[in-house]
This record gives sequence, C-alpha cells and structure tokens, in this order.
Amino acid sequence: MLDAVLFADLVTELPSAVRLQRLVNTLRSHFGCGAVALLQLQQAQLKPVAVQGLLRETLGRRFQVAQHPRLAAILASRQPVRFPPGSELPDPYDGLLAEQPGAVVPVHDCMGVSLYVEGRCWGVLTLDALSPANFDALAVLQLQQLSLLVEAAIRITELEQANRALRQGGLPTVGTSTTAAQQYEIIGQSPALQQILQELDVVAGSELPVLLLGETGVGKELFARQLHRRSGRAERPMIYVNCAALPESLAESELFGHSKGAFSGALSERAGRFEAADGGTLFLDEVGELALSVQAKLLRVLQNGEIQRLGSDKLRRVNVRLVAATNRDLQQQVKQGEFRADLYHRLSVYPIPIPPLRERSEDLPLLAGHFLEQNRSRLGLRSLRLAPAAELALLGYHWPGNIRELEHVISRAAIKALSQGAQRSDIVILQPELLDLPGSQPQAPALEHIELPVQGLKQAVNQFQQQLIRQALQQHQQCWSKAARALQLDASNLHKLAQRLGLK
Ligand SMILES: Nc1ncnc2c1ncn2[C@@H]1O[C@H](COP(=O)(O)OP(=O)(O)OP(=O)(O)O)[C@@H](O)[C@H]1O
Repeated sequence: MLDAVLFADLVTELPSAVRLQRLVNTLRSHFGCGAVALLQLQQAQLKPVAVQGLLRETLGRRFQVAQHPRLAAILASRQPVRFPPGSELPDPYDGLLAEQPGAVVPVHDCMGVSLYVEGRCWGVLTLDALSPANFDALAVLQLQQLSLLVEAAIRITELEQANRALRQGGLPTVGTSTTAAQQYEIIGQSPALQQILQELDVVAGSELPVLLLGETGVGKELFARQLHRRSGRAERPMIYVNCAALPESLAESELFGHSKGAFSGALSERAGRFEAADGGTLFLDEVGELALSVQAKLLRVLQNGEIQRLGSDKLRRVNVRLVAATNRDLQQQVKQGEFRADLYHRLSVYPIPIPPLRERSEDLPLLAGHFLEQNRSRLGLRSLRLAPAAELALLGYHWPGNIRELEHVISRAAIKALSQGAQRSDIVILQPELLDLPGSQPQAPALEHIELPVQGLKQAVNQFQQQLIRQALQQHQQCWSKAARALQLDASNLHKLAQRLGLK
C-alpha cells in the first residue's frame, strides 16, 4: 500500500520541493513517528531539504557531520542504523520537535539510513519517534526496502532540476556544492528570494554588468558571490573592492596598480585589482561612496577596457565583468551631483533590487535556524533554539539592519544565555528578553504622557539626542556614515554633534 503511494508520486509530475516533502509526509504517517527528515550531504555538512514534524527553522540549519555522531554513524553504514532509547549519542534534533513547541521533548527512538544516488552518497533519511521501542526489526527492514524508492525520487528530482537549468541556459546545480558555495550560501525560501535567485542565474550567464541594490545587511555581497559562482567566469577570481574604504589618494594605485617609484612608498611594481580580476569578476561594494575623482578614472577604464598602472605608460587590456552594489539611492546621488550619470548608466545595465528582511518574513525562521545552529556549534552547546514568543518577537521587529542585524541579535542572545547560567549540556531556549531587540521599538510617547523634564529642556534634548545616536550606531555596527544616513544627517554634522554631546 505504502509502496503504491510512493510509486504513484514518483511517476506524477510534481515540483521537486513538493515531491520530496510529500515523500517525508508519507513516510511519517506510515511509520507513525514524530519526525522524518531528508538531509543532503554537502561535503562535511548535511542540509535538510524536507522535514516533517520538526520546527520549520530546521530547514535553515546546516549540520556539521563531525559534530553529530548519530548522523556520522548513519552515513558510515550502507544498512539502516537504529539508536534505541538508551543511546548515549546526542540527537541532532534535541529541542527541535514541532509537536510540543514550548517544551523540551527528548527524542526516544530513532533510526536512519544513508542514501546513494548513481553510486555516490547523496545524504541520509532520519526518523524520530517520541515513544520508546517504536521501531522494531520489521520497521528497520522496511526502511531498508523503502530507501530504494526514496533514492529513485531523489534521482528524478535531480534530473528535473538539471533539465530546468538547461532550459534556462544556466549551469546545472547538481554536484556543484563547493566550499565557497557553502560558506556563502543564501538561506531562504520566500517567493521574493526564489525569484531573485532565478534572475541571478539567468543574468549570470551573460556578460552584463549587474548592480545590486538594497538596504544594509540584505546580503548584497552574498548575491554578488552567487552571481560569480554561477557565471562562466566561476573558475577565475572574484575580486572584492570596498569603495567606502578606498581613500581617494590610494584609489588609483589600488584599482589599477603602480610601477616602481610611481610615488614615495611604491617600492616595487604592483598590479591593481582590475588586473587581479582579469578573466573574472570585479565586485565594487558600496559603489555610491566612490569619490568623484575616482569615478572619472573608473569610467575611463570601463570605456577603453584598458588600464594603465600609475607611473607607467604601458596600456594593458583587461577582461573584467563588473558587479557593483550599493545601499544608496544612486539616481538621487546623480541628481545631487554626487555620482556621475555616465558611470551610473554603465553600472546599472542590469539592476537587481534585493528586498529588505521585513518584506520577506517567511525567510526569517530559516535564517534564525541557520544562525542558531552556527552559534550552537561555535559555543559547543547541545541544543539551541528560540522560544515561540522569541520567534514572534523576531517576526514583529522591523530589522533596519536586516540579516546582519538578525545574525548579531542571535549571537548576542546565545552568549547572554550562557552568561546567565545556561549549561552547555542543556537544551538552551532563547526567551524574548534575551534578544534585546533595540528599544523593542519604544514608540514616541503620546504627548499627554510626557513628564516635564526635571533637568530642564536643554539637557533633556541632549539626552534624547545621545540616545538616538547610540541607537543608530548600534544598529549600524558602529559605522558613523551609515548611522548619519539613518538619522538623515550629514556625516560631518553627526561627528560634530557627537563631539558636543560627549559621545566621542
Ligand atoms: N540569505 C542569507 N542567508 C544567509 N546569510 C545571509 C543572507 N543574507 C545575508 N546574510 C548574512 O548577513 C550578513 C550581511 O550580508 P552582506 O554583507 O552580504 O550584506 P550587504 O547587503 O552587502 O550589506 P552592506 O550594504 O552593509 O555591505 C553576512 O554575514 C551574510 O553572510
């Protein structure tokens, strides 16, 4: 009967995510267990691709095999492996079962099997039961038999994905998991994110310059890296240039290189970033911060396709694909004369706006899961998760610092939990108070509730300004130029004000 259901799904046309999700749903009801998960092996880590009975945030977690002995044991065997209730080995899903969201439910009975597709180890399937002795010898045998159908479903999914990639003219995704792809993995399943990833895949295959637009911390650098990885230039370097950190006086030699003696301190001949990126991609981050004089030099190179090292007459041809990113409104900067219109038009051939986190809240639980697992691993905790109220608090916050801010909020909360007495062997559950969301958005108090300042108006105003500046700095990782922008102040005025208020 179960075989028939699984077989019917195999021959039906289904989107790949749906096919694998239906598979784990069917297995869960067949085995009558609490949770089923299908995890794909990516070098040294396992990535959940479909889960049932576990918190949704599990999909954002990446389990390092070396840190999860049960997963390592399953991978090491070609037969199903069962972990009876008394097993000493820690369970990777401790604290992640969806059935009793607030409570800690230790998993009792577990089994898993490694999966092989075309002779290579693809990943694992795990089953967890809340009651002890749920899985008997027959269940283990059935798992072995059913794993063949699961492997067939995965194979079909991979073929479908490869076909789709081919139709879109992109690179196949199967078997392309590199260390860089893992390090810079883009987590999230929201339709908005999926749409951008598809668009990136299509434009990656072209040679067009791409301009990534979006608020601070939305992941522009990750998208630039993905674009490079999915382009025909992936085997060549992607060179990163932070335009905000490029002093005007050094910009030319940094970008184009210099010859020996071109200026005092130029002790030897040196290639610049353009030459380093030859054949590959040059990523100009925070391009809106480029000084006008540097913009002019950059434009000349883009027009000619040739660079000249500072102090040298020789022209060198470079073949570089440009990707730029900014959190500024470049069109506005053009209007204000802060950015050259001709350079803007060269860079913005293919603009891709990245929506802020508050507009794709479906991604939030997965991103939170991702950062929770990173912190769990880094701090050596048995288990780290959010209390349901904490997840709600995260969902209700407006995230001006986007994903970078979420990452910091979770890291800080995990450390705080430890400093307040949580043990590494506990299932650590982060409560909303620990998240310390900046101000938890204190609304401006209604006028009738304002008490007259005892210290006088001027001092009260000073205090209020100090508080706002500290808050803006905190939200922008102590970056003064970004804090100034958030406060809609000129950076030099913010510095002056901070000095007057004794903040510097
Ligand atoms: N979808 C995502 N999945 C996982 N991590 C992400 C994602 N988006 C962003 N991050 C993480 O958030 C942090 C900020 O991302 P990134 O530096 O790419 O943002 P940005 O838009 O370039 O920011 P800025 O404009 O301030 O330079 C990084 O640590 C990055 O790894």
